[in-house]
Amino acid sequence: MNELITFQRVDKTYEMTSALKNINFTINEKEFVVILGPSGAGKSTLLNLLGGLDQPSTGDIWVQGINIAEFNENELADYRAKKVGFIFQFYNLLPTLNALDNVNLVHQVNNSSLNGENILQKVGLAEKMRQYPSELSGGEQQRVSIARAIAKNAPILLCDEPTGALDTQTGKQIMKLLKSLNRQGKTVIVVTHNEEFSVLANKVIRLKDGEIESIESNLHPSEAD
Ligand SMILES: Nc1ncnc2c1ncn2[C@@H]1O[C@H](COP(=O)(O)OP(=O)(O)OP(=O)(O)O)[C@@H](O)[C@H]1O
Repeated sequence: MNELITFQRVDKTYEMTSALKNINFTINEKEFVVILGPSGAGKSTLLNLLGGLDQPSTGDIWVQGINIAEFNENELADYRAKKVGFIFQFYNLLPTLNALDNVNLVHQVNNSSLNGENILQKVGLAEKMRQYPSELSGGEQQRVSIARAIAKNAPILLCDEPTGALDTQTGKQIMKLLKSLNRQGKTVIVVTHNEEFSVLANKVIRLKDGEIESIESNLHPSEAD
């Protein structure tokens, strides 16, 4: 297995708050990783560091052998554009653009991006490409945001509570879609409160009070069904 991401002695402090303390872990290529922990444990902070949205106070973050903790703003912007697709709890779609145009937005940041129509077909939205976010259900909006992340053609998908705003059944369908993307070769990292999703993961990282409580590997993750 090839190492894709390694955190080494990472700390993140916001003024008075120590959000992450001495974080060390490795994620291999093509793993499906679930990061669990209670509110305030540091999950979003960790995902923001991984996504190049923020920098650690100290420590190193190696991605494909390069230490992104040493990147300047331009290098971080390039990293965000090429290496990571983002999927958020509330979809982050532009309300004035239809589904297809929301997906095609990624052409502006990444010139190796993929054809939006094909991808919307793959996520089951062939019939709804011209509809606006307000005309789509929550699950459909999340599919558009996943299509946008896939269109970026980045190797890593970072998902922050991707099912948090969805009912249980729709949430399961979204996890199923993320699992199938993982089988097709994406490294998928999901932050969630939902213990149930841990069985889907190759690796489960538990955070508590800004520290790693445990890291478990699962040789036989279940499929989402
Ligand atoms: N920009 C910020 N400025 C100051 N403190 C922050 C900032 N972002 C996060 N924190 C603090 O860092 C700690 C970890 O927050 P974080 O959002 O990473 O937790 P979380 O596990 O994602 O929680 P939740 O599940 O509620 O989203 C919290 O104490 C939070 O208040």
